[in-house]
This record gives sequence, C-alpha cells and structure tokens, in this order.
Amino acid sequence: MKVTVVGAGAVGASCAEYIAIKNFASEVVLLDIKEGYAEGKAMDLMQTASLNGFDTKITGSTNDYSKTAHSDIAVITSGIPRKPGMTREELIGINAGIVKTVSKNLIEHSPNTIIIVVSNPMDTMTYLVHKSTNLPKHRIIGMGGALDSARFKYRLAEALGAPISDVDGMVIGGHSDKGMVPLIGHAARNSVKVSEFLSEERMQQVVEDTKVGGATLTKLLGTSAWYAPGAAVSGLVQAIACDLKKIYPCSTLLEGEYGLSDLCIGVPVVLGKNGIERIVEIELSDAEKAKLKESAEGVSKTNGLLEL
Ligand SMILES: NC(=O)c1ccc[n+]([C@@H]2O[C@H](COP(=O)([O-])OP(=O)(O)OC[C@H]3O[C@@H](n4cnc5c(N)ncnc54)[C@H](O)[C@@H]3O)[C@@H](O)[C@H]2O)c1
Ligand SMILES: O=C(O)C[C@H](O)C(=O)O
Repeated sequence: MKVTVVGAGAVGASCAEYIAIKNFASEVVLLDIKEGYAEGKAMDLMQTASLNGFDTKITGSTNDYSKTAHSDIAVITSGIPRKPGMTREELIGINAGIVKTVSKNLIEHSPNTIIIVVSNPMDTMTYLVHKSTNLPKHRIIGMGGALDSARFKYRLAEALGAPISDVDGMVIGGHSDKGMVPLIGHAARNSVKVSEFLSEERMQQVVEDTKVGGATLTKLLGTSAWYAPGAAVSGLVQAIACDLKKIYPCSTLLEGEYGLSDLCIGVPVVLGKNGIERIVEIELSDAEKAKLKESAEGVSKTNGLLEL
C-alpha cells in the first residue's frame, strides 16, 4: 500500500506521521515544492521509526512526481493555511491553482489513485478536482467532517464531563465556520441522547464551539491546526487501505442525495478499498435539512468563484 502526501507542511507531515505510527502502509511519499523540505521531513520522521515501532518507509521528494508513481491513495495538503481573522474561503485564489496542478500531476503518475483533498476551502477544492480531472466520483474524497466530528466529540465530552470514548456525534455540511451542521439531535453518550444530560443552552454552546473549532485554534496558534487534521486524514486513509467499510462524514459529489446536486459537501459515507463505496442518507429533522440547504448555498457560492 503506497500513499503519497503532497504538501509536507504542518498537516501533511502530521498525516504522514499518524499513517506511519498506525503501521498499515508499506510506503509513504511526501512531496513538496520547497527544495529539500519533504526530504528533510521524511528523514526526521524515519528517525522516529525505531522509537515509535513502525516499519512504514517514508521518503521525500522535491516536486518529482515520478517518485509518487502507482500510489494507491494520494492526499493533497499543499496550499496556504489561513491566518487569524481570515475565513477558509479567502484561500481560494492561491489554493485553487495549486490543487489543480497537483491533482493533474498525481493522476499522470497514478491513474488509479484515490484522492483525498484537504487544502481549503476544502469542499470547493474537492469540487475543483471533480471538474478538472476525469476521476470517477468515488475516488475523490474531501476531508473535513471527520475532523469537525472529532472536535464535536471533544466539546460534547467536555460539556458532559464524560470520557470521549463514551461520546458519539457527527458533523455534516460544508467545512466552514458558518456552514458546519453538528447533528446535536443525534449525538449520544453511550446510546443515550445528550439532551438527557445537557440543557438546550449548553447544547447550543457545544454546536457553536464546534463550528468555530478551526478559527479558535488559528487564533491561538497564529496558523491553522495540524495534529487533529493529520489524525483525521490518517483515519480516512486507513479505512480505505484496510477496506474497513467505516462511516465518516466526507465531502463528496452529490447527485440528488439530500436533495442537493452539483456540489461537494460533507455527508456520511462508507469508506472501503474503492474509496467512497456508499453515500448514507440519514433521516434529518426539518431544522437540520434547512441548515444543510443553507450550508450548500454557501458552498455553491464559493464554487462560483472558481475559474472552470
Ligand atoms: N480540510 C481540513 O480539515 C483542513 C485541516 C487543516 C488544514 N487544512 C488546509 O490544509 C492546507 C495546508 O495546511 P498546513 O497547515 O499544512 O500549511 P503549511 O503551510 O504548513 O504547508 C503547506 C505546504 O504546501 C506546500 N506547497 C505549496 N504549493 C505547493 C505545490 N504546488 N506543490 C507541492 N507543495 C506545495 C508548501 O511548500 C508547504 O510546505 C491549508 O490550505 C489548510 O487550510 C485543511
Ligand atoms: O481552520 C482552518 O483554516 C484549517 C482547518 O480547516 C481546520 O478546521 O482546522
């Protein structure tokens, strides 16, 4: 199992590290445009192998895509991150050009690869990969919901005073400050709805804290987060590589599901060896449907800024 990660920055390196530590891939190639950077990150990570007990071989490449040939899975983390006060949507001008070039280069050397898009604004970048390549839809996956759901669970556990392993919750919709739809009505503490434990006000606070999860960290760090994003990507990669058939909310091209079409947005999907093996349509309340529709309108508006 060969995995390529393009963009050896904060998220790309974190993602490579988690993939290696989980020890399911034979090879991870890190590629970056900055001279020597990916090679340096790869060497540093390889020097953790005996300490962390993994056998995955990590190599680096400065923009040489021949090294990525025959990748089963390719992750795109190349592009600029936001600074405090910015929205993800403001990154479109620079990142669209990068994502378009990178996906073209990847497919040239790995025509059968499954692409996971991470660069922001992620839903629009995922849509761009659809529009600019001829990959089938099940092989183009946007990562956002897995991260947002992890943050939702963190906030739920905090509010409940419960261990995170006792908590279940999912965030669908666009990966944006305004567009996320944390499904609080479905969230549970070991099968008991969280509304049994939390007031309406506290639940709303959890929802709001979740939606600004990325912005909160960006303000604290001066750039956007990388540990949880890297871990979330590694979860998706593992589900595909090991054919786990796990459900994650991922950004995928909708063609009528949830009453939406011609955009990529986060909905629950089953991930296995073929990439997105099924879009799962869950029953939503009228309020949740309205929020998803509003979120989709936001994503479509950003998609409208693409030069296709
Ligand atoms: N979808 C998500 O949930 C999520 C989570 C975190 C970050 N992100 C996004 O991921 C992207 C990367 O974030 P980061 O913190 O790792 O940034 P970073 O600046 O640390 O790393 C980005 C890397 O991309 C490289 N790069 C730029 N252009 C390239 C090209 N054409 N080819 C190859 N490499 C290129 C840069 O040299 C840099 O090393 C940002 O757009 C950020 O907003 C998304
Ligand atoms: O917040 C960001 O800009 C990065 C990423 O989308 C995140 O949610 O951490």
